[in-house]
Amino acid sequence: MLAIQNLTLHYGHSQILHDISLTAKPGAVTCLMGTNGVGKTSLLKAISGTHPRSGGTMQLDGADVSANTPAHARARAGVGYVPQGRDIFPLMTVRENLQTGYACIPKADWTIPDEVFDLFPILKDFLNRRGGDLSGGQQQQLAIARAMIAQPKLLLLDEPTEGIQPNIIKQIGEVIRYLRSKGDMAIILVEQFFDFAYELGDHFVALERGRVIHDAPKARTAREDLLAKVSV
Ligand SMILES: Nc1ncnc2c1ncn2[C@@H]1O[C@H](COP(=O)(O)OP(=O)(O)OP(=O)(O)O)[C@@H](O)[C@H]1O
Repeated sequence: MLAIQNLTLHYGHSQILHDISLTAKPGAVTCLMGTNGVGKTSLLKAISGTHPRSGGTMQLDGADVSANTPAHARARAGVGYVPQGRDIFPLMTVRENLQTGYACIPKADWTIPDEVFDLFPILKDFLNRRGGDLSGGQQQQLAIARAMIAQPKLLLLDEPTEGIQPNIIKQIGEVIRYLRSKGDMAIILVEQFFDFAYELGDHFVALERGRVIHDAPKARTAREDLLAKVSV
């Protein structure tokens, strides 16, 4: 489980996140929502360690994660990050892209779990194809599959439906449901596609100008109220 208290983040002198507190529980999808530029990606960067937080605390499974813990150490500690734009290596094959996930796990475990190909059969067919030759939707599937290699405790997904065709969005929704159903992974989903997020989410956190303006389970999150909070 992830617990964050009073997290702040700056780029240079500009403060982007103010006193963010939230938790994400295993077996649940926590949706992080808000309009463009409110700080959703910045929060995922702070959690993954790809940009340092300036203040506040963070615990993963009860253990403190210091602000100085680098991204690779957080990945080894169980944080999987699927960034916005996917960051697939275009000149590397699908197999090689998946194998980059090995950096986070002991050599004895260096294998692509069958589960990855059960969830994304297209990747098995395209193992020798270059990442850059895949469609956007296939790249998104590859990015999620790559994060799964290390079997993270916490999976961060930044706008997985952005620019993706509807049939692949549906598949990605099914994969997120499957990962939740396993019960041992906490999932934080940043998503601007409101209906996709509202249908999938168990808990909703909305940001406005870098502050939390809503933090409640689905049972206490009325659709229209949330929609109003996260729309321009
Ligand atoms: N590297 C950076 N240096 C300076 N400012 C940045 C940097 N990255 C983001 N920002 C600014 O920080 C603010 C929050 O950006 P962020 O990308 O976290 O928002 P977001 O909610 O994820 O938006 P979007 O939905 O457009 O991805 C924005 O004003 C953005 O311009």
